[in-house]
Amino acid sequence: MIRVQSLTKCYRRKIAVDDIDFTVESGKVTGFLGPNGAGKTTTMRMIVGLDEPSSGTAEVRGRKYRDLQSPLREVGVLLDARAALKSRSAYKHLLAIAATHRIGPARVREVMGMTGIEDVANKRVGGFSLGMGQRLGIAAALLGDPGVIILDEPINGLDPDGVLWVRSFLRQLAAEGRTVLLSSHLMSEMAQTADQLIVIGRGRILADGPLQDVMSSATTTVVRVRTHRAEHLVAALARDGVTLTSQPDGAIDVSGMTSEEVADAAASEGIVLYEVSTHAGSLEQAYLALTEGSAEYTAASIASKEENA
Ligand SMILES: Nc1ncnc2c1ncn2[C@@H]1O[C@H](COP(=O)(O)OP(=O)(O)OP(=O)(O)O)[C@@H](O)[C@H]1O
Repeated sequence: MIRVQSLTKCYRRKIAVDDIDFTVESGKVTGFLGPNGAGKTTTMRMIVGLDEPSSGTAEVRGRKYRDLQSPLREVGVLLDARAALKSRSAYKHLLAIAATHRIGPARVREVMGMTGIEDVANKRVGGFSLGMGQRLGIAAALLGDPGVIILDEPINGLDPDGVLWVRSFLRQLAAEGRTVLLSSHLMSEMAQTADQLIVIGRGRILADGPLQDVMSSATTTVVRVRTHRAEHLVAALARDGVTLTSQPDGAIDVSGMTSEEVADAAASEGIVLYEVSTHAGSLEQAYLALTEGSAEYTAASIASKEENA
């Protein structure tokens, strides 16, 4: 379990992380989602002791990362896939990390097998693609068979096979009871990988909870109907709390009523419906609604910065 309490990080005048609280539970994949500059990396760096908080605490399994006796065996971390020494082979790179915790070559070979990099074991890390570097970073994170795994943007640079592999691999690690925290700005990927979501924007938590709850709190489910008697239907459905929106193709989107309520109201007026379908909001819509105004760099802000330059 990871627990973050009143965590704040200021760089001179910039507040990168602003008094945040959250808990990451074991047995689940928790997605840490937010626009560029939201504070994801800074938060993860504080959790693993690479940055000192300005105030507040971040604990892994009830202790600060720096106080863990055998960190590699408790927390697996991938923060920067390009951080490996370029002149070393993948095998030697992993062996060097393993040696810090008296982990032997057998486990090094095992994690290379798990992450699909055995064939490039003797290749120089400097020649690796970003995707291979991500696999190497994940292999390093797994060396100590840790119960907590923290990965910053682990699917950056991966091809579709690699993305699929990371997704099923992380789900498997969570199913084994581990705590898995991964950051990404790819909403579609999170929708398929995460059980829980923490959404951050401008250093503040915007949403925290089960994926479905976060999505339904930030989006509206609509009932789409079609009829030849649109005006009559609108009159039959109009009431407080119900919003009716005409679509360019003639459909009417109804929010504030279930599909059954819409169909019953139409039937009681003798209005024939040709379509009654329910459309839930996507994670992308939820994300955009939640992070509206939180992106550090948007097309408009870049344009105005350039004008002022
Ligand atoms: N060492 C630093 N010195 C000054 N400002 C920093 C430093 N590190 C991060 N920041 C600022 O803190 C804010 C949060 O950055 P952070 O890298 O944590 O965001 P992020 O959510 O990981 O973004 P991205 O998705 O782009 O990686 C940004 O405004 C960033 O410019």
